[in-house]
Parts: sequence; structure tokens; C-alpha cells
Amino acid sequence: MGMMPGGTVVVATKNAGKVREFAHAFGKLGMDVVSMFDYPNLPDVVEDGATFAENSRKKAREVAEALGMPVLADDSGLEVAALGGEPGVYSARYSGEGATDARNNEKLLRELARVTNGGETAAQLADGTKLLSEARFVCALSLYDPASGSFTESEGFVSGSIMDRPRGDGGFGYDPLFWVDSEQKGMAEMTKEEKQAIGHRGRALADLLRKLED
Ligand SMILES: O=c1nc[nH]c2c1ncn2[C@H]1C[C@H](O)[C@@H](COP(=O)(O)OP(=O)(O)OP(=O)(O)O)O1
Ligand SMILES: [Mg+2]
Repeated sequence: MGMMPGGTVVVATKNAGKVREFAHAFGKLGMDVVSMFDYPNLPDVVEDGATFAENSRKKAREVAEALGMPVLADDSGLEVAALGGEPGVYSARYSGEGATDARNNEKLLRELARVTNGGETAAQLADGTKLLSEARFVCALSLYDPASGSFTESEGFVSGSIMDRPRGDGGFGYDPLFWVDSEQKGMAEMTKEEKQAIGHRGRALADLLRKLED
């Protein structure tokens, strides 16, 4: 990752869960990660794009221009089939003012109970957990270099199902309600290593690193 001076990657995020995952991933490559927790005085970026990619580019460019160095940004979220793709780009603010992961998860279950009739016909896991809808996580990464004015971008996805009750205590965000069909495991039941290997962020990062090598 030659665009990253001094073996440090600046990630334009205020999400502690993302910081942990990037620190893990870049740590394996011998690089350190700093985030907006290390630059608390930068103005907030308004995430008003219509797509994950637009918001990701906006975060990377505004922070990179403020700092005068290359910056990586992540815009990500959950698309739920039974909710017509919601919450999508609104994932972080799904439960409105003062949204937290816990409130967003509660709102997700409330909305899904409405449209799936409480999961009457839903598929079930061995312990009776109902799978209420197909869903996917999306992650759009962008690296902006203010010296060249250029972006390097990638996207990653992981498909799964939304459970009617939480499982596991790893990860962050909507992970406790996300069942990964291919692994037969909840996302919050995975180690960082497992989540990086199959998750939307890990896949997007692998793709970004490939593009930077070319
Ligand atoms: O791996 C994940 N596992 C579970 N949930 C996830 C994941 N990745 C994103 N998500 C959820 C969290 C948040 O509700 C939204 C991201 O919103 P997003 O605007 O990209 O991030 P954010 O506002 O938390 O931090 P920031 O913009 O400073 O990077 O999707
Ligand atoms: Mg955000």
C-alpha cells in the first residue's frame, strides 16, 4: 500500500467497531491504523449520498483534504430483502435521533415482525431461532489521495439472513442479528479473523489492496 506514508493508514471513521477490524487487518500487514478518534477536531462529514459509494468517497475526500494526506473511508450498511433493501444507506441512523446499535437492532426486529407476520412461515435454526428475511451487508471503501486528486475504490458483500433474536457477542452494529448462511454461524459468533475472511469489509479490503498493487 504505497500511498500510505510511514506504515500508517488514516481511516475517516468514528465507528469503534470498524477501527478494531481495520486495525486487525492492517496489523497483519505491519501497518498501524489511526481514525477520527485521533483527530477529534475535524468537522463531521454529512453523509447525504444516495449510495454507499458516494458517501464513502465524500468521507475520504473531505478528511483527506483537511489533513493533506491520503485517507481511507468505509461506508457500509445492511440491506434487508423483506424491507425492500432498507435500512441501506440509513443503517447508522435507522432508529432516528440518538441512534445506537441496540436501538437500531430493536427497530429492525420491530419492522420485520410487521412485514413477516411475526415469522409464522420463517425457516428456523435447530434452537428455534427464526430466519425472518434474506439480507446482505455492503461495504464501499475508497482511498483518496489529495496529491493526485484520485480515488481507488472497492465494494464487498456478504449474504445472510436476519434472525428473530441475537446470537454471539463479537462484532458490532447489526452483527448479533445476522446469520451467515454459508458458515452456519452468526456474524457476532465469529472471530475477527473469520469475519474478515467472509465479511463485506474484509472482501472489500482484499479487493482494494489488489487494485493498489496494480
Ligand atoms: O460489519 C458490520 N457489522 C454490523 N453492522 C455493520 C457492519 N458494517 C456496517 N454496519 C452497520 C453499522 C452502522 O449502523 C452502519 C454503518 O454506517 P456508516 O455511516 O458506514 O458508519 P458509522 O456512521 O457507524 O461510522 P463512520 O461513518 O464514521 O465510518 O451499518
Ligand atoms: Mg456514518
